[in-house]
Amino acid sequence: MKITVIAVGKVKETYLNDAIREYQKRLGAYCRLEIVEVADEKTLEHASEAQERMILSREAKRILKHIKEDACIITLEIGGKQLSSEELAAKIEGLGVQGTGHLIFIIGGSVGLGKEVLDKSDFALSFSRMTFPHQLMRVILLEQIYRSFRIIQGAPYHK
Ligand SMILES: C[S@@+](CC[C@H](N)C(=O)[O-])C[C@H]1O[C@@H](n2cnc3c(N)ncnc32)[C@H](O)[C@@H]1O
Repeated sequence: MKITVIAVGKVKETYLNDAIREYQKRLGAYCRLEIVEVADEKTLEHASEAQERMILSREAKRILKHIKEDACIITLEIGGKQLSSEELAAKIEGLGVQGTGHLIFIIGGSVGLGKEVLDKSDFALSFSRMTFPHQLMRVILLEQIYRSFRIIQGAPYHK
């Protein structure tokens, strides 16, 4: 299975990049992982709704260039559906069984994801009702994808 993580903005902190590299390495045993970073727009401290829409729309254009029609698109949204790790594993396994060979996870930037991207989503995944920084979200997502593959294999990691 191919897994693409599309993320808005750079990860600047070394400790987060170290964690990302570690999970990239571990996931290499289970899938073809690709991380696509798209540039974020500069956010103004007191942006109006119109300015935020403009930011989201510009970032959305960059994200949409990397979306493939035959892939299953999973957007990360605070208001999306919360799954247990076992449920996420079952979802990934089920999609594979149905013949979906490519999953694309999308993480928004500091103002979230634009409507143009949300409209393409096949599934909105929430990691809780709390807001996580997008850089940290990348690590959490990779860890949960790794955990999913370990669960699918019946390996002891998830205990
Ligand atoms: C700083 S958050 C954006 C906050 C923005 N106000 C919003 O409501 O989307 C950056 C990105 O991280 C992801 N994210 C943050 N917390 C999340 C959570 N609890 N569940 C799922 N995704 C989350 C989302 O993709 C979000 O677009």
